[in-house]
Parts: sequence; C-alpha cells; structure tokens
Amino acid sequence: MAGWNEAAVRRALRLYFIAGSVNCSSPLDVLRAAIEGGATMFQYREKGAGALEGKAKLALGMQLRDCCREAGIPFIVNDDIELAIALDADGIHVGQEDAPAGDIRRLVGAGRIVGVSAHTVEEARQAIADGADYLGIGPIFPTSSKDDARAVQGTRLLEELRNAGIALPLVAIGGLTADNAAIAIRSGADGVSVISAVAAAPSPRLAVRQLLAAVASALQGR
Ligand SMILES: C=C1C=NC(C(F)(F)F)=NC1=N
Repeated sequence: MAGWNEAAVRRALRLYFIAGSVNCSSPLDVLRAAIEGGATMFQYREKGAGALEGKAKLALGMQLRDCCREAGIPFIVNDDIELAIALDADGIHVGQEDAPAGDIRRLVGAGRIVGVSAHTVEEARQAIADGADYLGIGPIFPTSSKDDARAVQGTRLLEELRNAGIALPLVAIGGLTADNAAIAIRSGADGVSVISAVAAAPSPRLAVRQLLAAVASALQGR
C-alpha cells in the first residue's frame, strides 16, 4: 500500500474492527462477515489468556491479512512489531507500555500507519510529536474486552483534544455500540473501534452495518 495520507486514515477509522483468536472461535469468519457489513479497517490483536504465539500466530495473521487485502481495507497489527513487518502489514498499533511511537516509526518507515493509544493530553501530544497517524482514545465506556483497561473516561479526553486544536485522526475505543457511537462521534472521534460488539454478535455483519449507520449519520450531523 502506498503511503497513507491523513484523509485516508481518517476515513478508514470509521468502523475499525479489532479481534484475535481470543475474542472469537473463528476470527477469519468473523472478519469476513464484518467486511461484508462494511468494516473499514481491521486490527489483529492476539492478546490475553490462550493467545496464539509463534507459527500459529503468524499463520492466522497471514490469513487475516489476505482477507483485508482482498477487501482493500488496512490491516493493522497490535503491539507485535516483528509480526507487523513479517506480515507486511499496512500498520501497527502500540499502547503506552510498548516501544515509543518514535522508535516504531523508525522501524516501519513513512509508508505505514502508526497508531497509538492515548489516555491523557500529554500522552496524545507525545504520540503526535513521535509521528503517530492516529490515536486510540478510551475507554470511553466500560469495556468487557480488555481485563487491564484504564479507568473509563467518557468523552472528556476527545473533547479536550479537539478543544486544544488537535486535528489528528482519533478513534474512540471501549464499550462502543450502535446505541452510543454517536456520542463519541459528536465529541470529535472520526470513528469507533470495536471488539465484542462485533465479535460476540449473533450476526457480525449486521452489527457492523448498524454501527456504521450510527457513525455515518453522526458524522453528517457534525
Ligand atoms: C488498546 C488499544 C486502544 N486503541 C486501539 C485503536 F482502536 F486501534 F486505536 N487499539 C488497541 N489495541
């Protein structure tokens, strides 16, 4: 994928599905259904009890990457920089406990997407200075997908960042559903990232469609 400009990243963040083998028995089937529903970006996050490692992690990553490539949506790897490079991923997402975004940028080069989780204005400013292409802001609402999530912060940080004039693409994360997505968009998020709202849905395709409709209508109203 050629270099990702800011507008392309902003657009891709509308419905950012995140999953790994811990979140669903068949990540590939759920990813296919999410893409049918209109998912605009995917993050392979292989973390938590029972997460795959080594060759199995790489093999699943290759399948998920090929699925994203066929659909033309960005394929992002969470945390694991070696895996991101081995898979020729479109980008990588790192948290505050991972390597600084500046080091990541030097490793992956200018043409790939670097996403960073930020929980405060200081963390956001540092990530931007380090060359982040987007920030993951949350948890906005209580989340069931991450056992070591930070304190629920509502839309406070989203509003603070936008009021401070930060224009970088921002994606909301944490407990987002079709019913509350508009709140995050109205507060300045360019999209929502979800794990269980899609991975645990009876119909992931329908869940994505409903989420995307909520995001799209809230974006129009902004
Ligand atoms: C912990 C995380 C926080 N935010 C995001 C994203 F939505 F991609 F920004 N991904 C993560 N894995």
